[in-house]
Amino acid sequence: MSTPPELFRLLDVEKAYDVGRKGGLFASGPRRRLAALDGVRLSLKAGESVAIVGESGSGKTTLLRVLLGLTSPTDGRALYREKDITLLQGDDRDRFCREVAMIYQDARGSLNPRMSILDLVAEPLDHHGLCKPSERRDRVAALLSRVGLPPEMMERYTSALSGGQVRRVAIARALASAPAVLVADEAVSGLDVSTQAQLLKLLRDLQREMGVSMLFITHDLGVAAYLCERIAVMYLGRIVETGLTKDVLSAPAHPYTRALLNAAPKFFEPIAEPLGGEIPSPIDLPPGCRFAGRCPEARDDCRARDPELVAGAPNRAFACLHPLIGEPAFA
Ligand SMILES: Nc1ncnc2c1ncn2[C@@H]1O[C@H](COP(=O)(O)OP(=O)(O)OP(=O)(O)O)[C@@H](O)[C@H]1O
Repeated sequence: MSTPPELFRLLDVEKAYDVGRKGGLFASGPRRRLAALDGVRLSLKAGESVAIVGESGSGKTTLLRVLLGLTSPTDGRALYREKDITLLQGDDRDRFCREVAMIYQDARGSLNPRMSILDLVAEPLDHHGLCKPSERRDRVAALLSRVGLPPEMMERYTSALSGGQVRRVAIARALASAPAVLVADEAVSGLDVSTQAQLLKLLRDLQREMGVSMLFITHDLGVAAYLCERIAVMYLGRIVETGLTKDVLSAPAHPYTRALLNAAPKFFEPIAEPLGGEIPSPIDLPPGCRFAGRCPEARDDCRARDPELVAGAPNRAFACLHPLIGEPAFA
């Protein structure tokens, strides 16, 4: 069996911003940098589903913007099918736009309220020349049916739809170009629990039936566990733990992953005190592990040595000097 092709690949991606000098515009002293992403390595193969989880400020949105080519890394490379995303041109650019579909957190805000559902869902078909005008309605009806909406809905506008229905329209639109990857940003947040469950089931069915890859950005570990076979846990611009979701969530190696699990008591039994404090500013980070200031396991060496993400168990990697499982990753 041949290995599935690599779709996205991030090679030590850094995205840093110049945030001026301490004390404001007229202050002297060195300029300060904020590393929103710092040495991120990640891959997504065809048919795979990967969850990116982490608190607010951990760098998830920046990662998404890099993946979509909306911003370029300040160091490292972000590749789609082995080509630099921000340098894609011509046919490669068209292919990227056709193959990578986005489902936004604010589905209602991302869809033009003046366009009918028919036109919203047909727009990618029209844009990429994927159907004849005579087939348009049938194609949209089939896409709506695939996401559980009746064909009559195509005459309506998003203002007449419930939150769950609008998300389904957004999914139908994302599927229109038969994408290779669905990138979803908090795609089910802000909905009631039963609507969330229905949408999660829909996404999982689509993934299984169509073999589409998924990159799911979420702060909800339950969503990650349900939808994604692999998980990458981010903290302050770095991936601090990654592996198969079932392994990582059943036996976290990094104290930060464990703290996130504790913050999700409805899905998992709490196993330690929840995480205190706020995620610190990523400007001019102190030496050592960036989680040490909040880590209940931190020892002296954690404040001195900055652990890299290294393989520490089969199919696992974590950036921790004193991991909670297995042998210490660092000699
Ligand atoms: N254009 C920018 N200029 C300066 N700093 C930025 C910029 N964009 C993001 N940041 C900073 O980078 C860090 C990561 O932000 P990012 O939005 O990627 O995090 P996040 O995990 O997506 O958070 P949230 O869930 O709140 O959206 C934050 O400290 C943020 O303030």
